[in-house]
Amino acid sequence: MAKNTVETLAQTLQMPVSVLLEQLKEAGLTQSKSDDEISDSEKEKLITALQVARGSEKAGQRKITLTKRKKTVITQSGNGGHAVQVEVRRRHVLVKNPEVVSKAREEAAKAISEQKERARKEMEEAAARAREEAQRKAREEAEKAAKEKLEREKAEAAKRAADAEQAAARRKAAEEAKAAEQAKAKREAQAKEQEVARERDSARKAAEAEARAIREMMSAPKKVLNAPKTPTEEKKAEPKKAHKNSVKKENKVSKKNGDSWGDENQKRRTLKTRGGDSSGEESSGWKNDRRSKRHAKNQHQNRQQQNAPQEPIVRDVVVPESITVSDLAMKMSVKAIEVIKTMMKLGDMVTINQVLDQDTAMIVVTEMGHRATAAKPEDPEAFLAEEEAELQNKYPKEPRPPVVTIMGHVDHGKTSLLDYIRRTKVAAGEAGGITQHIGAYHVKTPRGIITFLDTPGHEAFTAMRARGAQATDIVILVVAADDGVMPQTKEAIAHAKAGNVPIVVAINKIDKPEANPERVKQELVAADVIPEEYGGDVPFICVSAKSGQGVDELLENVLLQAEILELKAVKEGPAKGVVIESRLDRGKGAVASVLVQSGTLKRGDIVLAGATFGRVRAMLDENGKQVQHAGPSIPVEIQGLSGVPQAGDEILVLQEEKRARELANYRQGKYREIKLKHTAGGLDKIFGGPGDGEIQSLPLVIKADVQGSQEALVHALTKLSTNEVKVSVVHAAVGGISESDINLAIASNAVVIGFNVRADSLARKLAEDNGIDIRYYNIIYDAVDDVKAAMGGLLTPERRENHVGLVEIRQVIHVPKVGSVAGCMVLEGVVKRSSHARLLRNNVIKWTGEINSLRRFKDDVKEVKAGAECGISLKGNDDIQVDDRLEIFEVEEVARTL
Ligand SMILES: Nc1nc2c(ncn2[C@@H]2O[C@H](COP(=O)(O)OP(=O)(O)OP(=O)(O)O)[C@@H](O)[C@H]2O)c(=O)[nH]1
Repeated sequence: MAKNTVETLAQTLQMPVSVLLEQLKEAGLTQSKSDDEISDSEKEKLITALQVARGSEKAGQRKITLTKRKKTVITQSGNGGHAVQVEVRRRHVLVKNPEVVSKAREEAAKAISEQKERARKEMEEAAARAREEAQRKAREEAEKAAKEKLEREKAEAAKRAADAEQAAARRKAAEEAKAAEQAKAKREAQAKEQEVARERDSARKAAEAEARAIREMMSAPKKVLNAPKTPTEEKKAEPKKAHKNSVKKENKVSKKNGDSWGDENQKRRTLKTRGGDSSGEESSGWKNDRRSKRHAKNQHQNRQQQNAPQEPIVRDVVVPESITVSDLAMKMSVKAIEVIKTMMKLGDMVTINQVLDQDTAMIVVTEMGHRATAAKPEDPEAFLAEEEAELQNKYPKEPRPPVVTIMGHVDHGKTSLLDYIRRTKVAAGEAGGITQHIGAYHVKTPRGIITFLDTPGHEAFTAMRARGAQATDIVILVVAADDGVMPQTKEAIAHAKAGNVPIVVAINKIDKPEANPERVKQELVAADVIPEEYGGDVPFICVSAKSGQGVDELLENVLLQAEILELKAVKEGPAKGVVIESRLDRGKGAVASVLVQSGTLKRGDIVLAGATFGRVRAMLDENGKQVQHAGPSIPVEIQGLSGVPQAGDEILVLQEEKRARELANYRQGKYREIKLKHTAGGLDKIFGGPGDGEIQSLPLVIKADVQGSQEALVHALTKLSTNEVKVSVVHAAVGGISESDINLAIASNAVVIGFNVRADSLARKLAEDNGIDIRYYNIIYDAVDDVKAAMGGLLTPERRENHVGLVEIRQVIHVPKVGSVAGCMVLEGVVKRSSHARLLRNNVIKWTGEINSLRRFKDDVKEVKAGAECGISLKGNDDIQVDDRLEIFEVEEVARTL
């Protein structure tokens, strides 16, 4: 950049350098030469000095005039290239006024600040607008989301409600169907009973008429006897019992005439003729009676079948988790089109191969008039019964021998009677056989086979029934003619009646001089056992187990009863039966006495018996002889099982060993589970939970070393009874704890107390298997303390509430037929499905009860914690409002002590 010198300034100001130097000097500046430099500030100073000197300007006003010259040369073309020099001068006047400047500056500053302010304001406004816009948008979005959520929740709630409604409708339909089924079955049973009673009645009347007719004929000349029977007479001869009663009368007559019961040969002849072996007049008459009876019965049935409206067949259908339409139809034995039609009626169009879920399939089954049962997917036994029924249905049913149990009071002669029958009917016939006890035996009479369960007494009968096994068809009730009806006689009657098993009465010890059968009859009538001769249906036979008198007649009557019962079973096919007895033999391993009930059990069969399984390695009959197969009602002893099954367990032949093992393992697991459940709670839990206001009972079986300690213990323990818990001593005796003590404890749910005595190994095992608690003591006070503590467990426990959470109701959805569902927010703690709740409205308690359902979104959940939303419905309460609160609490039961 060129330097500012005095000379350049003089040139700019168009004044001579000397003049400028003079002015500079006057202005007090130091420049003295033309090439001296001059700064801007010095220029300013010069200007000010000049202004002051001229005095023409106002104070503070500064003016600088700048003249610019520009010289150009213009050449005239027409004038011989003559050039003309042109100088252009321009003058700039610079005025510098501090006020103006400052004013301008102020204005400029003001403008700038205003502009800034405006810009700031605008920015702020824009930001506010943007914020508002953003907020508005956010609000709108939130509202939209909330609305959508609400819609979703409403739809879900409605769907859930509809689902619940559907499920309830299905349940109701199933229940109604079941109730209708039960009512129908009951009606049918009643009708059948009435029919049987009517038949018996008419049979009795016909028998009486026939007896009268026979008497008349006997007294009439022979040609009358051979005269052709009128249709009325033939009809009279038809009914079943005609012959039986006539025989009885005959017997009575023969007795009156001095025929002794001891004349066995005479008796057997009579029996044989009934078997059809002899050609006596009586025999053929009896045979004709039976045939005509059957014929009449068939005709009667045919008539009934023709007249009666066709009964639809109701099947039990086990429905799996899912099933195709065609499979379902097959299970009900109907055409698939029928199922499709039913589905159409229910409002669903389905195809033959469509898979239906369990619920739908069950509705269809019920709708089609069958019984539906849901199969448990994890239960391998689910289809066992069905498979078995299918196999059994393959073969025809044939008559089978009856199975008989002998019951009666102590010492009335049960064992003697069983022994007599066995001795005379079995051992004699089986030369060389070694009689062995397998819990049952069968006898062959001329009229057929009878199987006896040879454990006398009602305990065995009841124990079997307790395990669900109905092994007995007929009960022989033994009553001593010299003793009459005693407590156990009454018990036996009750057990037989409870099991719906017909009774044949054997009035025993008739050989004794003090025997009074008439008195026994009267007493039995008083106990509601009515003899046939008094219009009842129970045959009474006088016997002597000592001499054998009447035993054949007794067996005959048993067979007659069996005939009336029309006992039938399939003979072919895989066997099914019941375990009568079982034991662990040192040499043979697990041994079980089995009564085959249907099918044929063969050596080598794979069997499932209770929770055990195995292949039938050896099979023996009651005489210890190896047998290859056993049909219905035949008892055998089998070897080869994996363990010892329990008496009363069902035994079943299966096709595959794998399946038998699987089922046995599954059952073992289940038993263990039950056992654990049974014993897990300790002494107080064994008796079950106490009910409200109910008097609890603590049953005890007490066994002691001596009479004195037994009495002291019984006294001390019964004294503990209170108004709420009663100690009841079921049985107290001196001696070790035996298997029968444990059986008694099982039956009465009792605890066994042993005072200075111990249980034998069988009793210990039985107790272990059945979760029976055996407690040993040698100090009475210890026993008293323990029983006291156990009784404490039976006291109604104290209920204590524990607050666990707080919930606010934010939304209420009313679902038709389901009720109100609350959309909630858990404010504190936790809400569990198992919890109880208290509804608060403005902090006033409106309702207290249980939570019905707890859901999070679509799912049922066990619990929801604070901060989360959930849907709650209350059990039995629909009165809920927005802003209500639910106080969630749990009830703890605290045991009380005596
Ligand atoms: N005179 C006579 N005595 C009999 C007759 N039947 C049984 N007794 C006797 O009566 C007693 C009891 O007979 P049991 O067969 O043991 O009677 P129970 O009903 O089996 O007895 P428990 O097994 O104790 O229930 C025995 O002494 C028999 O000898 C009979 O018909 N006539």
